[in-house]
Amino acid sequence: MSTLLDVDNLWVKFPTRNGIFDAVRGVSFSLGRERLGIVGESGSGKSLTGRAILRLIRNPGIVEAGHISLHGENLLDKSEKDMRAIRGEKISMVMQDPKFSLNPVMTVGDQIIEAYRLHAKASKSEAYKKSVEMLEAVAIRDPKRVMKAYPHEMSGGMGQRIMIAMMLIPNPEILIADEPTSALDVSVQGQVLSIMDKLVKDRGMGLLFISHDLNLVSQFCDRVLIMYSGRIVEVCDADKLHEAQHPYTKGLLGSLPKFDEPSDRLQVLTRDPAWRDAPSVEGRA
Ligand SMILES: Nc1ncnc2c1ncn2[C@@H]1O[C@H](COP(=O)(O)OP(=O)(O)OP(=O)(O)O)[C@@H](O)[C@H]1O
Repeated sequence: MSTLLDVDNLWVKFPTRNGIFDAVRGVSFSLGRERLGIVGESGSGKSLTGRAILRLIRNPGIVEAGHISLHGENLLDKSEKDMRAIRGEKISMVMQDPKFSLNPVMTVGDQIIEAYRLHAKASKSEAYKKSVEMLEAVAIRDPKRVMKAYPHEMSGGMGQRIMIAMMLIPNPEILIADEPTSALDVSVQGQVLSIMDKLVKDRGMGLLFISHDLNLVSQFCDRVLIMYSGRIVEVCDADKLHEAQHPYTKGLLGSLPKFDEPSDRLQVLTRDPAWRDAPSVEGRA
């Protein structure tokens, strides 16, 4: 596997009144031209891992790592100016909630055109044409009407697809997608997943797919990192997720509702304090 991104011993820490809170603890993995899922329950450190790669952790958060290397160049050594060029051009991120990512006082069209012209030399009319094509590519119906609309006029699913269209404009080598389909209905979810899938297969993009949906990740991704309490506790091939070894992964799988075996009791996910620091199953990803 040719490595695009290599993360070595990543820590994200926040000072609190009770001392330092380690939200991400020694995470290491490599990403190639593949679909790599990160799963884990809420608060396990998935989003912070994605944001830390792009150096988007705000003060007072502290990021420490051996390295976060893109093609062998350590992003931790880059200036903020270099990072601005890397964000978008090389690595894009689709955030969990599109409402916070779109500018509420600009039309959708103006935002996409601006994003397009930032990355490609194009006249306004060329950029308009390309932007309409981008919206069509993410299955937006009536894209010309949507170009004139403001973000608050969009449904969550439309906003999410617009964000995905904007993130793909510069043709990034890596896309970090944080719960990119959680606001979408099943048919639109399928369309968005197939767009990302095509980018990995046709253009060789690396996809870091953050999700809490184990079933989705096991079907869509190539490999999966399972995070618990800020650490990777297990790494496995996505199609082997259902044979996972770690008790936490087994617990997560066991707490999925089983519609073919209805039960009047929900499974409770029990946790063992020893998991916090035990070595991960399969070691490094
Ligand atoms: N700015 C912050 N200050 C303090 N703690 C934070 C901050 N941002 C995140 N955290 C904490 O770090 C932990 C990991 O957060 P993160 O957002 O990465 O979780 P997650 O696995 O993505 O969860 P979710 O699936 O709910 O998005 C959580 O306990 C969260 O409360």
